[in-house]
Amino acid sequence: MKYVSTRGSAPALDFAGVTLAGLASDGGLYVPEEWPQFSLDEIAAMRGLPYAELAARVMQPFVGDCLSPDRLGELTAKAYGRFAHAAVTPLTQLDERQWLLELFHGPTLAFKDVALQLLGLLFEEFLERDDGSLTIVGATSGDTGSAAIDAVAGLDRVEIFMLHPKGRVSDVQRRQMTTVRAPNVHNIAIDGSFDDAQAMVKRIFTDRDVTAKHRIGAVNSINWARLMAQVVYYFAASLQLGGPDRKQAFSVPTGNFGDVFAGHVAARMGLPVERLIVATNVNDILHRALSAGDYSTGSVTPTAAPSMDIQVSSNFERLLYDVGGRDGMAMAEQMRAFEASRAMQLTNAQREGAAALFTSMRADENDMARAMRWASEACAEIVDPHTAIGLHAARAADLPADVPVVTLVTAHPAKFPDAVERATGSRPALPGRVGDLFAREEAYTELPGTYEAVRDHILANAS
Ligand SMILES: Cc1ncc(COP(=O)(O)O)c(C=O)c1O
Ligand SMILES: N[C@@H](CCOP(=O)(O)O)C(=O)O
Repeated sequence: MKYVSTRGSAPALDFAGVTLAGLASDGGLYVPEEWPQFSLDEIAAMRGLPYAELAARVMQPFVGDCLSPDRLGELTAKAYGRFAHAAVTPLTQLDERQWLLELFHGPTLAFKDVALQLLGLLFEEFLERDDGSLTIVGATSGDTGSAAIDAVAGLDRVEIFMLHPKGRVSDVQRRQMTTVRAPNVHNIAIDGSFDDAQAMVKRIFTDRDVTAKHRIGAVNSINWARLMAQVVYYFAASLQLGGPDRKQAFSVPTGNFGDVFAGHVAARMGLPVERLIVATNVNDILHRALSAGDYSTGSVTPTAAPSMDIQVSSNFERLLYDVGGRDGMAMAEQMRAFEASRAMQLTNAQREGAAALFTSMRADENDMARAMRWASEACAEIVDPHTAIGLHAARAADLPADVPVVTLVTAHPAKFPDAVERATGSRPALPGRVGDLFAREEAYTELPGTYEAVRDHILANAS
């Protein structure tokens, strides 16, 4: 399996290469040269597999000969052995139509663990092979940070610098990052938004002063391996709900477009999917892009769903490339113009290609609170604010009546106790597995929101 950049000029790489590279050297994102296909019979034969085995089966075509099937199976067994639920990503039924896909049973209580627990192991595997080391620079609006830190803390060959927007993540999210004590973990709070942090991360990959001294790696969903691991739970959910003989729709609380793009990949591989619903909060650039072709940024509004407070949505480039004709040079030109003007119109091919599978919906803070209350009062389920946005969209979407709708539960409600309590009156307790989070000491560096400050800090502290 070869991977190519959405911007057409970076070298094609194999799976190990893209896992360690993160961002392509031309600023684009790596995607498989072609989508591997499963027949309906092959998908049906996956029914009943334990999650770790299903994961190895779904991911093997992407890994190619970089890992043998046995080795991949060992890694998935180790990664998913750390989850607190035997099914890893269990389904819960809300009513005759609505389902929740719980993705928060990993060590840091968010869907990010599903991919990052595996990514940490892949880094170790590939770095040992070439006796290398990796300096990871990541940006988080709350959840990627703790999941990535948990996955790599203490690894000898990896060092991580994680940027979060100061004051814009929940206390639980911040503490899950800043209370981890390991010599290879560096937390940085910057003045600014997640978008500012993400732009700095992307710039580091092309800064020769940095790349001449350090091999820079990514844990954000710009890294293909993140998305690949997220494809698996679409198969897992579908197989439990009658797939591949019956279609499902998925409602996905969306920010950086990674999770929902994984659903697109599942569909490209042959999984029958009725619809992917892109659910945004008031930071609704994706809703405007999908409903009106208008991908123009505004300022970021802080909300009760902080992990989705994003404007520039990295993985949208992967979709535009894939449905817009896979023309790397045209994509590079479109992205250059977007980076200069902070706005772009989708082409007709991109709009029509996206409309074939995607629907979008925007939820404001009232919609979100109403959905949380409905889940609590009508279904006795407490959901977090991000999931509530997905649930609002799932219930409002116009779909055939016999299609089950699966909302992705992207975080445990105890990560956002204040917002949940405001909406439902119940304050969710942290599960025992996160331990004494509020008794532990925090450590992080505060920096101004300038690229130079962050780059100089990394250069001064990276070993
Ligand atoms: C809890 C939660 N929900 C939803 C999202 C949005 O997911 P994505 O960025 O993959 O669109 C995030 C952040 O990524 C998140 O942390
Ligand atoms: N919502 C994310 C933002 C980063 O997204 P990623 O999926 O690209 O890592 C977060 O919680 O950090």
